[in-house]
Amino acid sequence: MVVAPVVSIAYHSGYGHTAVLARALESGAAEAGADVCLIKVDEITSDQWARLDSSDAIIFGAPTYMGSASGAFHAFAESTSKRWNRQDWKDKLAAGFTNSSSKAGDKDQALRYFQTLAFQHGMNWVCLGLLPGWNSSTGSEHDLNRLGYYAGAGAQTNLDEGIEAVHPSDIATAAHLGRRVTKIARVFKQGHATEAEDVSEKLPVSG
Ligand SMILES: Cc1cc2nc3c(=O)[nH]c(=O)nc-3n(C[C@H](O)[C@H](O)[C@H](O)COP(=O)(O)O)c2cc1C
Repeated sequence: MVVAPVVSIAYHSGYGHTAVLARALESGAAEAGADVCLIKVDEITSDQWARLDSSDAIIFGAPTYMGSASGAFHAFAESTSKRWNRQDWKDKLAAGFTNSSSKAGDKDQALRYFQTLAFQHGMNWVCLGLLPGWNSSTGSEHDLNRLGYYAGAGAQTNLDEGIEAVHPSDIATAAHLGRRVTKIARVFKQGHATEAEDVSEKLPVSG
């Protein structure tokens, strides 16, 4: 029997908007059967570092600030360098999400940054897996993936509004990504377990 995939959401949110999306990802992952937890990267504890090290999947999230992931997220990314050196996170799954005030706002740069971080760690990137919404005469802003991202979940919240204004479509899109990462993590975990069983069956019996 394969136990629940361990999914961690490592995120920063300066003013709470991105945190709403992080919680949506958490709900989606829990719904799909993950052992999931949220980790604020600017307050990360040693237990939470250990949790990241034992995760099957890490989902990176931050607001887009000045055309990239926020500085607090960059500081976290830099503090993973010893893990990078040892390739501790190699072959884990990774995914990403971001939020900004402009409809575009260079969010793609933040998502690409998460991807680069994941690739440097030898992780396997899980894309959003949704076609773009809101791109036809019959589409609406309430479509999933209303802003049309492929690499991850991209959300938009007006700069003069609070966390209650985070768009329902963006929340649903984030929940979708949480479910998707969990489902793929389960397949990976099952595969690793089967591989381990195969190897142990082939080992010569000693004595
Ligand atoms: C320092 C700073 C830089 C920002 N840079 C961008 C940007 O490059 N593009 C954009 O669309 N919005 C930008 N914004 C707006 C934020 O992305 C937006 O307000 C977002 O909802 C904040 O998320 P948070 O509440 O999780 O911090 C910036 C905001 C701040 C404070």
